[in-house]
Amino acid sequence: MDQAHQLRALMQEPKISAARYSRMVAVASGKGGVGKSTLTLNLGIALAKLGKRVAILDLDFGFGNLETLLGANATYSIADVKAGTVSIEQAMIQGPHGLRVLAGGSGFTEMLQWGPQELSHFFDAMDELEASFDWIFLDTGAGLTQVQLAFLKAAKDTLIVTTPEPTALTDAYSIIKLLHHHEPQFSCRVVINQITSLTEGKQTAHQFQKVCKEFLQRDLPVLGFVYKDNDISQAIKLQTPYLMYAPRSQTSRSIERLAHQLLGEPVHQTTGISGFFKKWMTMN
Ligand SMILES: Nc1ncnc2c1ncn2[C@@H]1O[C@H](COP(=O)(O)OP(=O)(O)OP(=O)(O)O)[C@@H](O)[C@H]1O
Repeated sequence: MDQAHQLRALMQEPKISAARYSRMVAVASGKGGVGKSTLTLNLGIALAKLGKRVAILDLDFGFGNLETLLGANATYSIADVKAGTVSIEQAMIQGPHGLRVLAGGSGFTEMLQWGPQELSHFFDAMDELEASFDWIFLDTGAGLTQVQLAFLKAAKDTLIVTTPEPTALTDAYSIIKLLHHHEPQFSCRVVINQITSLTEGKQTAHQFQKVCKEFLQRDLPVLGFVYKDNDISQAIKLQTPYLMYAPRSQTSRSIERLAHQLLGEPVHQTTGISGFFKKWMTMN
């Protein structure tokens, strides 16, 4: 059976109720450097601090920096998992409060060339991941390549990170517009990072929501705001996650508020992490 046949067979598997799956959120940004990876990591830590079992998959191929932010060196990547040489648990980097990060390298993009044995190892590992974590974040790359867009379409549930800068907002809007046209059922909310005051955050949110309503007829929820703090770059230099570096700062508190907001959201229909990768593979 060739890979296309296998995938078609896999896609026939019945959907299981969303309650049985981990909550899976793809984090994306239009413009690079807005703070997407820093936010993903610290939001993950904030949820882990609240007792949730959290994993982050680094899908920012070639540019992933989660391991650097954690001050760790990934010994293994997804390539070792699909080869069956290590378990998914062994492959993941350990972070604070039980957080786990799986470095992607270029491994995921090569999935389309994997043979049946490798796909079987990989999907077994994804099922294990599903059983072990309450939340799975997908740190996707910035911008709108075909690969990234397919990730967001497959994930169905996205968190778009922007700053109040017009260029970042324009690029965030471009992603939302594209997803809106290609995948109208996608669920999406925005985080405005690096605000200098709540007034700035609220005004930015209001303008952005107005544009989405006017041009896409879409109500866009804003999950919340994260304050700008120059100490973030100091924490990065020390390779210490910011939430551990400055746990009581205004910025850490704003990240913790986001974690509470996420916990309060209704659970979306999902096909789980395996379903996500299967869908992504059929799109490429
Ligand atoms: N809330 C914040 N306050 C101040 N600086 C921040 C904040 N969030 C992120 N930064 C800074 O922004 C820079 C980029 O952060 P990060 O690498 O997380 O961005 P990114 O959007 O993931 O980038 P890329 O698109 O390259 O993956 C970092 O150097 C960090 O210091």
